[in-house]
Amino acid sequence: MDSNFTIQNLTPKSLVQEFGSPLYVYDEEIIKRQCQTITTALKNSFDQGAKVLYACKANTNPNVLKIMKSNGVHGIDAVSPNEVEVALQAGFLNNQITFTANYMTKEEIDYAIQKGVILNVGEIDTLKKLIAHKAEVIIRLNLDVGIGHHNHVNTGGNDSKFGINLMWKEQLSEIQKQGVKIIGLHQHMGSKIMKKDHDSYLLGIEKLFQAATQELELPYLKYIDIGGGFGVKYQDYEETSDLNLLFSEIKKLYDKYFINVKPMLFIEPGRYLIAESGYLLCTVQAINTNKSRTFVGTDSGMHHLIRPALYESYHEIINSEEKQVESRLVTVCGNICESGDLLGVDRNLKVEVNDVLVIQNGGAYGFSMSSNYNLRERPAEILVRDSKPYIIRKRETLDYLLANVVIL
Ligand SMILES: Cc1ncc(COP(=O)(O)O)c(C=O)c1O
Ligand SMILES: N[C@@H](CCCC[NH3+])C(=O)O
Repeated sequence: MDSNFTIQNLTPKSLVQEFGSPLYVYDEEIIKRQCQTITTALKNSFDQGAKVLYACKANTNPNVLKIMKSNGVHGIDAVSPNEVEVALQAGFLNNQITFTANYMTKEEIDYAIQKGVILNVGEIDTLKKLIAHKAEVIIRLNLDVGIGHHNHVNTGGNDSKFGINLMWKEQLSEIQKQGVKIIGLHQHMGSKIMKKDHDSYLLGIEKLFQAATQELELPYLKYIDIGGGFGVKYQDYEETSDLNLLFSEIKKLYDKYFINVKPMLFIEPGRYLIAESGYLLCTVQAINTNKSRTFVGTDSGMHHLIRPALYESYHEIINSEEKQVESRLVTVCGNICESGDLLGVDRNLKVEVNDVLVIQNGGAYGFSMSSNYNLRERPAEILVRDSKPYIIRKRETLDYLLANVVIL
């Protein structure tokens, strides 16, 4: 559906005129809405017994983390030392940050211990390195249940590099005897859990609770972290989870298994909190027709939004303005020298050169997965707050791109 589209009353054309194209734009009201929906739903089932940690890999702009903090998000799930730094700078405390890096280096381990963040470790070899520190850790389990919109984001099961399988039970108990304190269990089954995935998701949760209460000896258990993955709608036919219902089902399982010890439950949503707030605006430069397809070529592409190329993900694309031309079947593409640089295949659009297109659901894994391929700059990022646009990251420049180059 093409229509005059606005972000808090601002038209994409006016934003592009002021800040240039392409452009990432985030609507603060939508971030707030998502924070409130998920924190309230969790509280409805768990009261004070559960916390939301934002998986900031979805979007690491520090302003985004600050908005989360002001809207009920308790902590951050960070996967690199730099993400930890950004979380600390945004005002989160060290004990509100989990550090879920995989295959950590010695430097990363030393860093996490020195900062006092909560280590989340997914390999036996890494745990062994922590014996010398007598560290307190959450351990990431892989209980053979994986979910996700694509194999690349399915993090459970034998084909996944993530997590410790329960066949290593004996080693886990040995490592505890040597001084590592397991203070929590973690599992993240994958990304973009929708209503249709609930049965497998709840099966995975039950396996985690069983591991905590029946399979492993965990005298220091304080946290049970069920990961992130909560989906949003990218296409009309998709059905998202009713979070109130889902969390109440999880609470029933929690009450069934945790009778004496009551660990704090963590969830780590990324996409849910930020995807829908973000739009990638781009401008049509040329329309090119060959024998089978019409390509609408824009000034953005896979370097700014890699999800369609990497996972064949669907992002709704609309024309920012109502057009008086015929609708046609087109493929929206970028300007990168790759044939896979397609943003939307076979879309019905009313479109002409110079139109500004709006690519939706760009807030999560958009900018944060972008690159400088073809030596192109990343776009600026704009936050719309109280109907006013603010630059929250400047567009890159050639000097910025070459800053670390050493010319011989
Ligand atoms: C350990 C962990 N937690 C949380 C997330 C956040 O996932 P999502 O953005 O799907 O909520 C991810 C990414 O998939 C992850 O790997
Ligand atoms: N990057 C993925 C989701 C998160 C994967 C991280 N475990 C996506 O864009 O869907």
